[in-house]
Amino acid sequence: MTHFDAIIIGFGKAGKTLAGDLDSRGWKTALIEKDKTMYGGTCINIACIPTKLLMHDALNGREYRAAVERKNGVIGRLRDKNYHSVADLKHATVYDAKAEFINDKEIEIELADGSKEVLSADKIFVNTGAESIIPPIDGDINSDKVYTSTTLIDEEILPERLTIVGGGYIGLEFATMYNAFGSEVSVIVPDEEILQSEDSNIRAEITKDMKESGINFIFGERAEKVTDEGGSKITVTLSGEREVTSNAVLFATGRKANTEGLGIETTTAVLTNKGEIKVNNHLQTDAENIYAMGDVKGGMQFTYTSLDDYRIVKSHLFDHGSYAYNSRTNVHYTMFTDPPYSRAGLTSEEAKEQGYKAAENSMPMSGHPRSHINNELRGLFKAVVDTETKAILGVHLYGVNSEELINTVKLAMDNDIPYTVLRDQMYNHPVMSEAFNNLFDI
Ligand SMILES: Cc1cc2nc3c(=O)[nH]c(=O)nc-3n(C[C@H](O)[C@H](O)[C@H](O)COP(=O)(O)OP(=O)(O)OC[C@H]3O[C@@H](n4cnc5c(N)ncnc54)[C@H](O)[C@@H]3O)c2cc1C
Ligand SMILES: NC(=O)c1ccc[n+]([C@@H]2O[C@H](COP(=O)([O-])OP(=O)(O)OC[C@H]3O[C@@H](n4cnc5c(N)ncnc54)[C@H](O)[C@@H]3O)[C@@H](O)[C@H]2O)c1
Repeated sequence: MTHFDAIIIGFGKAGKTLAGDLDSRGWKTALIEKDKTMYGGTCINIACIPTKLLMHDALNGREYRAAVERKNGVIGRLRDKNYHSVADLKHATVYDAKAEFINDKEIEIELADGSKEVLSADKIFVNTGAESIIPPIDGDINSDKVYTSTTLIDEEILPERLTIVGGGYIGLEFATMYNAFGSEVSVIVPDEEILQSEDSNIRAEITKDMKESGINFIFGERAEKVTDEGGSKITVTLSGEREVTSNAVLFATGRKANTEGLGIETTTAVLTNKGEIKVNNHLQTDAENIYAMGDVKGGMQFTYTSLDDYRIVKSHLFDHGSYAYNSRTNVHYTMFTDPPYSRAGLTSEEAKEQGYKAAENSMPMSGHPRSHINNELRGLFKAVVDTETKAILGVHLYGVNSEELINTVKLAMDNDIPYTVLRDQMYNHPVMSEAFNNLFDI
C-alpha cells in the first residue's frame, strides 16, 4: 500500500488547482482520474471550452464539421497541457484509474490492466463532478440518434433536424449553436416559458429573439417516449401525445453528482437526499479528513465555483478557514446564447419579497451607441437597486459582452460599492460598459 499526504479523486477544476498548491508546499499527492480523455476535467473536455468554441464558430459562419475538427484539436492540446500541469509536479503522481473508497483513509484503484491497488492518505479530496441525467423515458433510449451534451458535440455530421428535450442552460445554448450551424431546432419545454426563475421581461426578450432566429419551441409538454424509426429518423412523443420527428434528440435535462461506485457508503461521509456529498461550511464531509469540491457536492454547477471551492479548502487547511462557503457572495452566471444573458443578485420581485425598498431600471440595447456599431440591436439590461442604502441588489444583462460586464457589477456588489458610483463613473467610448451611466440612473 502506498501512502500519500493527500489523494485527490477526479481531475476537476478544484482538484487540479489544489494539486499544484499542495505540491508547492511539499505534500506528496496522488490525483486519480478514471478516464484518460478527461484529464483537465469536464470543462476542458466536454463542457465550457468545446461548447463555447463551437458557438463561436457557428456564429462566425464556420461549417459544422470544420468546427468540430477545430474543437477536437483545441481540447486535445488543453488536455495534454492539463495532464502535464499535474503529472510534471515534483511530488505528485497521476493514476489512470477508477477510485473507490474502502474506508475513510483508503482508496482502492482499478488500473487499466484490471489489477487492483490500495492507496492511503491523511486527507482525501473528492472532485468527481457530475454527469448528464436522462429522465425515465419509454422506448428506444439507447438509439444512436439519442444524445447528451457530451456525445452530440462529437458527432461530425450536422443533424438536419434536432429535437432538444429541456429548456435550461444546456438546452438553450445548444439550440442557439445548432440553429446557427443550420439545423432545424425544436426545443421541448415542460413549463409554459423558458427560464422560470429569471426576470419576466428578460425571458420574454430571449424567447422572442430565439424564435425570430428560427428556433421552434414547444411549451407545456414533457418528452415521454422516443421511437427510433430506422434510417435517419427518430420520433419523440410528448405528454400531450403530439409527436416530433427529427434526425437527432438531445437530452438536456439536468446533471447529477458523480458518486456512483465511489464507495462513499464505506466511509463516515454521507450523501444528501439528492445523492450529492454532504459538506459543511469548509467543504468537509462528515469524515473530517475527507473534503468534497465542485459539482459532486451539489449547489451551483460552474467551473469558477469549483475553483472557488479550492480557495475554501485551501483556507481551511492553511488559514484557519477564514474564507468559507458562506463568504461567497453574489454568485453570477452567464448563459452563452446569442446574445448572452448574464445575471447576479435578485430580480425586483425577489427583492420586494425580501423586504427591500427596491427600484429598477431597464434599458433596451437598441438605444445604446455601441449596439449600432456592433450591428446588434437585440438585448435588454435591467438593474435593481435599494433606494435607501444605494446598494445594487441585482443586474440582468441580456446583450453583447454581458459575460464580461457582469464581473464589474459583481465586483461592485461584493465590495458594497453604491450603484451611484457605476452611474457616475467615466467610461471610455464607444463601449458596452458605458451603458451603466444610464442603466444606474435610477
Ligand atoms: C455542456 C456544458 C456546458 C457548460 N458550460 C459551462 C460554462 O460555460 N461555464 C461554466 O462555468 N460552467 C459550465 N458548465 C459546468 C462546468 O463544466 C462544471 O460545473 C465543472 O466542469 C465541474 O467541475 P468539477 O470540478 O466539479 O469536476 P469535473 O471537471 O467534472 O471533473 C471530475 C472528474 O472526475 C472524474 N471521476 C469521476 N468519478 C471518478 C472516480 N470514481 N475515480 C476517478 N475519477 C473519477 C471524471 O472523469 C472527471 O474527469 C457546463 C457544463 C456542461 C455539461
Ligand atoms: N453557461 C454555463 O455556465 C453553463 C452552460 C451549460 C450548463 N451549465 C451547467 O450545467 C447544469 C445543467 O444544465 P441543464 O440545462 O442540463 O439543466 P437544467 O436543470 O438547467 O435544465 C433541465 C431542463 O430539463 C427539463 N426537463 C426534465 N425532464 C424533461 C422531460 N421529460 N421533457 C422535457 N423537459 C424536461 C427541466 O424542466 C429543466 O428545465 C446547469 O445547472 C449549469 O450549472 C452551465
